[in-house]
Amino acid sequence: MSRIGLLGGSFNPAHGGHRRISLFALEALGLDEIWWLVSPGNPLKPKKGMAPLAARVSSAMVQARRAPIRVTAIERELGTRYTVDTLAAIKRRFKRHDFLWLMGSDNLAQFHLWRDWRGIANAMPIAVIARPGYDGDAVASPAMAWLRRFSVPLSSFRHRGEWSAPALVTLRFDPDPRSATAIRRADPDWASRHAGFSLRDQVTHRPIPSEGETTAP
Ligand SMILES: Nc1ncnc2c1ncn2[C@@H]1O[C@H](COP(=O)(O)OP(=O)(O)OP(=O)(O)O)[C@@H](O)[C@H]1O
Ligand SMILES: O=C(O)c1ccc[n+]([C@@H]2O[C@H](COP(=O)([O-])O)[C@@H](O)[C@H]2O)c1
Repeated sequence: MSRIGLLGGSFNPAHGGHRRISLFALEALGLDEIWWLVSPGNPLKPKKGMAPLAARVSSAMVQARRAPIRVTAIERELGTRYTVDTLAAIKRRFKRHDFLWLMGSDNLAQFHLWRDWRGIANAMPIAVIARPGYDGDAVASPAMAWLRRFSVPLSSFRHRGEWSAPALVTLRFDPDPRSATAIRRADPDWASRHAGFSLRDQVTHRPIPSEGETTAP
């Protein structure tokens, strides 16, 4: 069984913060790989200001270089938009991997607005990464009122033989202030540098392995 952390996001664009939290989570949780699921469209975010999926995937590939991170546009392939549907489809397809959902604390603060968020928590463990400015809202969030009872300290989660869900692990480390919003403000034309990239030929910088194949980098 390989242990995979899934980081879903708009990646509009991907930035060093994504890479850093992914590598930190990989190490802290003892994962084999992180898969970035570049979303064709977050159901809660406006389309306006969202760069084309190909440009966002291309920016993610740059940030994922030489790291055990696979960049995917798998929701496009699966035809899913809601995370609960994506996770069910991924679990059906990769029966011999264990999955964990990773998100920043800004997403936990809004998690109760996601479709069937309890279904997501029932599908796989969740690890939340502290993010400057959002941790207070996350702790006080409606989702946390329910999820709190499933909290597991990192040390015991790491040493668990089998993963079960619901389980909530909070990852605290030197917080990373980077955000895509700040990058878009400073560099509104970032997507033009990725205009030549096409999703037709390749959607992962390293193909997702088929069942049974080792995922070790
Ligand atoms: N600096 C960070 N610290 C912790 N989590 C982060 C950080 N940056 C992004 N994330 C998490 O990575 C995932 C994907 O993030 P996303 O692509 O929306 O980037 P973002 O910087 O939050 O974008 P935006 O500013 O446009 O909202 C989310 O779960 C988000 O919480
Ligand atoms: O399923 C939902 O209802 C839902 C609502 C909001 C966000 N999401 C997912 O949350 C992930 C983070 O999105 P973002 O835009 O904050 O980077 C991404 O995978 C989205 O598809 C999912």
